[in-house]
Amino acid sequence: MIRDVQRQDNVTTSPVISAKNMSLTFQTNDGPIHALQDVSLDIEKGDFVSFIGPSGCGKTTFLRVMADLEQPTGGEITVNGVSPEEARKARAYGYVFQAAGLYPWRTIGGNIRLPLEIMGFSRSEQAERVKRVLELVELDGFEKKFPWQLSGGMQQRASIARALAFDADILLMDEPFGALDEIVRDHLNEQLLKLWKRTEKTIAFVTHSIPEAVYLSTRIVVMSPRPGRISEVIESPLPRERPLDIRDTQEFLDVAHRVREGLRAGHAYDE
Ligand SMILES: Nc1ncnc2c1ncn2[C@@H]1O[C@H](COP(=O)(O)OP(=O)(O)OP(=O)(O)O)[C@@H](O)[C@H]1O
Repeated sequence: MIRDVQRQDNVTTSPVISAKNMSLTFQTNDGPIHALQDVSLDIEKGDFVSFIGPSGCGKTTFLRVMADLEQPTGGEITVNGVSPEEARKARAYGYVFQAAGLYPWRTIGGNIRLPLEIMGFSRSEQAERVKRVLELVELDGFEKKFPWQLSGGMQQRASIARALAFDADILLMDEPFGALDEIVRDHLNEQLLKLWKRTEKTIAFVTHSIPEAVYLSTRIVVMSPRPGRISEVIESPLPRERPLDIRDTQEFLDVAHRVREGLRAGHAYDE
């Protein structure tokens, strides 16, 4: 509610992530690869922004720039008003990868605790945070299990819990559910939306799936390859409250249609 008021008067909020004419060219032995070119985008607090586009259009690179894992070669980007490097040092975000990436020799609790140990949280604070994030992803009771004792979907939820453990306001998610079957993915999408509502995080989410992008997002960024550009930003008219069967509504299908058209138009760059 407060967020909406702030957004209406448009004075108190500055974008959480702001890219201006940003480019990134990789120098390779085969010549330069323009992974991103002249990309401008503002992500506001509490937004759920999905990035969709064909393979190689720069979605992961964009996310990695936000996380200070790559440096742009042109233009500017800020995260929470500062450089990605400063934001990383201030632990502004959690990052969830496509593979859960849990250490097999550590329990679920041990995996979630690892970044907290590195950051020097006290033992009691670690325990309290592990308990809280396990509840958030509905894995209470699994703290002492090992990753191999959990299904793929549960492992991915554990990796989301790990990203949430130090309570960053921003969650960067790179195709976190891409390797899961559709039913599990539906369930995790539903849970992620609930988690987003409860925590009011700002989420940047990479996906290949049109229904997933439309179901989850407040805004959908359609990208096109060679060079990687933003071809369209679609504001979702869907309410924030979204039961899964919203996907059968005409409103949902209309947004999905717009995304598909956007992707098709972007493909013209290929020719
Ligand atoms: N470290 C790197 N060195 C050289 N080229 C790279 C590097 N990382 C990415 N690229 C290239 O940059 C382009 C964008 O890659 P990126 O992984 O961001 O695309 P993507 O849209 O996330 O693709 P996918 O959907 O397949 O994950 C691709 O052509 C890729 O090969």
